[in-house]
Amino acid sequence: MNCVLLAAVAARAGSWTARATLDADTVVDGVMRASASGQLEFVPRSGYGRGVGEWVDRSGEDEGQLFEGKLQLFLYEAREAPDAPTELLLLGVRSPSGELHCCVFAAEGEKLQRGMLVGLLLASPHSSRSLKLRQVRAHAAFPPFEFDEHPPLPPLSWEEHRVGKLESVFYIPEFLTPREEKAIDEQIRASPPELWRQMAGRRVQECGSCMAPSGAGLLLEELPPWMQRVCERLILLGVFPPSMPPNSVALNEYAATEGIAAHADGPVYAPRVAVISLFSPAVFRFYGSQPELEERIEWDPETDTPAHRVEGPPVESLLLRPRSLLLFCGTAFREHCHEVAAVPDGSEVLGDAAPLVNGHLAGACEGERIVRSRRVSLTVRHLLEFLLAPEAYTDSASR
Ligand SMILES: O=C(O)CCC(=O)C(=O)O
Ligand SMILES: [Fe+2]
Repeated sequence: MNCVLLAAVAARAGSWTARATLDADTVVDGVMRASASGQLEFVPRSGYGRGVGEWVDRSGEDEGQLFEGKLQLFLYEAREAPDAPTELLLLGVRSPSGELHCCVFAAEGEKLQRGMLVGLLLASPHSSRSLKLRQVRAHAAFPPFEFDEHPPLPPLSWEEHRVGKLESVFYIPEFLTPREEKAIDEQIRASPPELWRQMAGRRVQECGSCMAPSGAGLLLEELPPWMQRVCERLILLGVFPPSMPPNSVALNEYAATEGIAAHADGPVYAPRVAVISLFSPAVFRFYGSQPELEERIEWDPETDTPAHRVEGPPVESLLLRPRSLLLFCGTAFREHCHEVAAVPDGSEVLGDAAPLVNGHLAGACEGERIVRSRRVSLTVRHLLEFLLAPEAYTDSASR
């Protein structure tokens, strides 16, 4: 009996070449995989990105083939990534020969029909390319790491955490517990020396990618296990959508007087960054909008940041307390430079250079002096696939 049931479930799993017409301008074409455990994955035939989601059988008692799915698509061409993925609902039937015919609806609002998806069953479930993760031998040196046991985490109420006038800037105090902060410190202190690089005004571990030996682009690397846990939590809390998962983490360590010069992180990442602060407070400042920043990808060897020159004074400032999370997306990421200024005496006055926009969430007022000590920040981003070498994929022949 069990075998029959299993066979029935497995029959609904499979791989299809799928073509979806979402509207007059948007046709997506690729391979869709449905697993027996209810996962959906979409891999575009050309271009970059992924779709991830879930499906459930809605056939009821009959041997019908009705199913419902949710699919989050983050698809793009080189350097043309959208700010956020598209969320879709699928309602489909499977013909006796295995073909899929789905109506596609917008996931939000009035559930308007967005288009159709037609899928042709593929014989091999492995006929789409996947990303390879290079293992890093030095990671074996890290001690085990676990987050504190939490009750199930409630979804973050983003609007309560939105700050300032720029698009999509959020500040979440006490994102980590003091015990978690201490456990992360133990991981940082156990880091193998070869992972550190001295840069202007800070010591850095750049994790998640490396140059391919062929020089034809980057390879993705495993993150240290503790950073991987942090990234999983960021997905769980909705800080990163699952189709745009964090795959690049910069761990910056600053002495009390050090900082990072004004820069924008650049078009090699999806326009979204989470900054987790540890051990010391610091003031983080945004500069005015410079729409042309998006195009520049040169590196400044003097500041060890992307080479951007700001125009005018900073426009907003935030106090980043230890254990807090700062998230900024969209134009705040693409068009506004940010900095943590170097301060010669290791202290700074809130609001001295630009209005403080998160005082109510950080429990602070303009005019207060804060004293810095050793500070670590985790800068978490999604590196875009257009930078990857052909060897970064399992099936490089198909690219
Ligand atoms: O340390 C910080 O808060 C900011 C770091 C940063 O801007 C970066 O790593 O790009
Ligand atoms: Fe940055």
